[in-house]
Amino acid sequence: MAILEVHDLRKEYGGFTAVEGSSFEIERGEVFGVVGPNGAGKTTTLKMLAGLIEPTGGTAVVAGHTPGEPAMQRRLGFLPEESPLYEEMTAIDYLEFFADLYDVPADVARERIHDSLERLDLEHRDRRIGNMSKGMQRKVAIARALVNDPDVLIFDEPASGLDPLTTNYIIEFTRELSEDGKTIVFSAHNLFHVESICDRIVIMNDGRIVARGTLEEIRDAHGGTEYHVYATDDGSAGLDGTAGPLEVTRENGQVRHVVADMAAVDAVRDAVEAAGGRVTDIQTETPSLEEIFLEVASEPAEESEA
Ligand SMILES: Nc1ncnc2c1ncn2[C@@H]1O[C@H](COP(=O)(O)OP(=O)(O)OP(=O)(O)O)[C@@H](O)[C@H]1O
Repeated sequence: MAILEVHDLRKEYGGFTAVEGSSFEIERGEVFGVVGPNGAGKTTTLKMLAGLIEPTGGTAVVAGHTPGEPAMQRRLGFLPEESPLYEEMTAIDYLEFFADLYDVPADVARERIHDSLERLDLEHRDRRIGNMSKGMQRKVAIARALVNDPDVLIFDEPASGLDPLTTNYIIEFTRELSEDGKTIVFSAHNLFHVESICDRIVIMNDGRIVARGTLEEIRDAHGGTEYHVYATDDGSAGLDGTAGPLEVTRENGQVRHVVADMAAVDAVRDAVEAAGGRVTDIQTETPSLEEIFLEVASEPAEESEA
């Protein structure tokens, strides 16, 4: 069942359209990635879902409520891209203060905060936040998004600008939160992270969704898997048009036939053998999300058939 539904969501700033009619649904327990180049409209979308900015048009329903309603805020944890923290407070005091704002009983809050900080491996919890490193501050901000034990988490660039070790902790922790049953919507520039933890993705460009689906579906819609058939001879002359190789090149005395599916692999093999040669190797090449992203982000912003 969808826990988050967005229909034709739009945001205009003056005459400028930052988000142009987004529609998608997110199932309970999913990790949903929002990716796109700078200025694509990711933060604007996430802020509308979190109820921090008012849409110009369209609707969003999060956990059965309109963003911004108090009943929805209790079920939501939002991690902004940049989270101003109270620098004079210690992490513990700060998190207990926020838990109190959500009316979390003190003993429950203490346990919850301790659990989050343990899992995030935050050291020096009694240090003033202002004296903490950037990575430690980010962990405190993540723990803050969890003080009310929300069902839905919206994380805007949770690990941007952090060292690889801290980044890894945060990404692994996000994965664990999903295993705990939380629904997570997050934006990230690091597509490896997106690829490693997201169930489904939307790619935005210029305010529009230009691709969507599981990574598999997005791959299929944007080139998909290629098969590289290496052979002693060129089989392309013996192929009919239907299974024709996309590309034939010579490499180190071998002929490489690049084809799109297994039927074409078989056709190339038959053609090579008919020409008196043999297939020496077959390799599968799958485009990374990064390669797909570069392709769709450089095209005019129109959604393809995914
Ligand atoms: N308050 C605002 N007033 C006017 N324009 C804005 C405002 N906030 C965002 N924009 C514009 O809307 C567009 C989308 O911005 P947004 O921050 O949503 O992009 P983004 O995809 O999150 O980018 P980034 O990856 O750089 O964070 C940008 O062109 C931005 O300049």
